[in-house]
Amino acid sequence: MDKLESFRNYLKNCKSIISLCGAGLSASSGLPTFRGSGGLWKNYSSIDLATPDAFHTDAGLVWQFYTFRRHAALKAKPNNGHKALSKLSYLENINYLTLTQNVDNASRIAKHNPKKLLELHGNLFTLSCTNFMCTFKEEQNYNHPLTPALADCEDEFSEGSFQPVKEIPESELPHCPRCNTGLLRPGVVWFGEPLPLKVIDKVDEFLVKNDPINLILVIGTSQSVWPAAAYIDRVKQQGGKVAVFNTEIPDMETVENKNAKGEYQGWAFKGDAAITLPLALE
Ligand SMILES: CC(C)NC(=O)[C@H](Cc1c[nH]c2ccccc12)NC(=O)[C@H](CCCC/N=C(/NCCC(=O)O)S[C@H]1O[C@H](COP(=O)(O)OP(=O)(O)OC[C@H]2O[C@@H](n3cnc4c(N)ncnc43)[C@H](O)[C@@H]2O)[C@@H](O)[C@H]1O)NC(=O)OCc1ccccc1
Repeated sequence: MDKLESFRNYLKNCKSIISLCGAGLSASSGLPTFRGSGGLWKNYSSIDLATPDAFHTDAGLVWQFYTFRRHAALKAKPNNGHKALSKLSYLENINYLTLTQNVDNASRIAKHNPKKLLELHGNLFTLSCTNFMCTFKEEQNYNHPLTPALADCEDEFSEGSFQPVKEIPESELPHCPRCNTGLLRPGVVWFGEPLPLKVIDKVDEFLVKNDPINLILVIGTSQSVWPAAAYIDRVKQQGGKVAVFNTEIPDMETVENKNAKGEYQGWAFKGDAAITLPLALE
């Protein structure tokens, strides 16, 4: 039995399924992955910019980084990979949940069932106040640019070289409309910050209520960020199987780990998730 048939046979008997998505799911929508560009934005390490320290040190630099990503995400169109997951999220005969590490809003634009989507690391279009006395938080703020000083941060390059980063005084950065003193920050989870408790609780609740989860779809992720990557083992511990959708699958045999009868115990679909995922879920 070939891989696709084997996967589809298993899929149709699944009662509970989870997807764990990463930047590779949005790659063919034109959005850079973290590792794709060597993890760099204008020669700055994306991981270093996505930290509370970077924001405290130079909020202007960090806001130029997020303005670039907000603009790119505003322009991007969801691909068939996003749409295939949206379709899966409305099936009534299964218990289903999408866990996305992406903050690009693409799954929402792809009309994913909001009840079955958890944005583990937040969303670029959510804004919150950094003044700890102020609880201001706004979702779905698509304004661009957020301030005149952030106007020309759309392009990483100009004439082929990195467009220089500007010094932007805090007074010209987005401020809280409620307390009028706090700087606004993007509603994403920075490295070194805990994931929102309510999100962690919702995942745990799903994993416990629907134990055993039969299948986890691991889509376009390098599985290198925690605690997100740990959910793969949580499903394995429940006896669930893993299907990987990635352009690079170095450990294909381990993923598929065929038994003595040559039957697939997992599936590795190498290629662009915008193509392989809709095909597998057809
Ligand atoms: C780098 C890593 C080692 N560091 C961590 O994991 C850290 C530290 C850590 C915690 N526990 C650990 C245990 C071990 C080691 C380290 C840690 N984790 C944290 O800091 C977490 C917070 C982690 C979340 C960080 N925020 C992000 N995003 C939001 C911001 C922003 O986006 O700006 S993470 C961000 O990077 C990650 C990037 O990974 P991927 O999405 O997988 O993308 P990547 O580019 O790596 O790979 C792309 C893949 O796609 C494939 N691909 C490419 N094109 C395609 C294609 N077309 N089709 C298919 N596949 C494709 C490629 O082959 C590749 O495999 C995503 O999660 C993304 O959300 N917080 C925390 O632990 O808090 C604690 C705590 C607890 C209590 C109190 C205080 C503190």
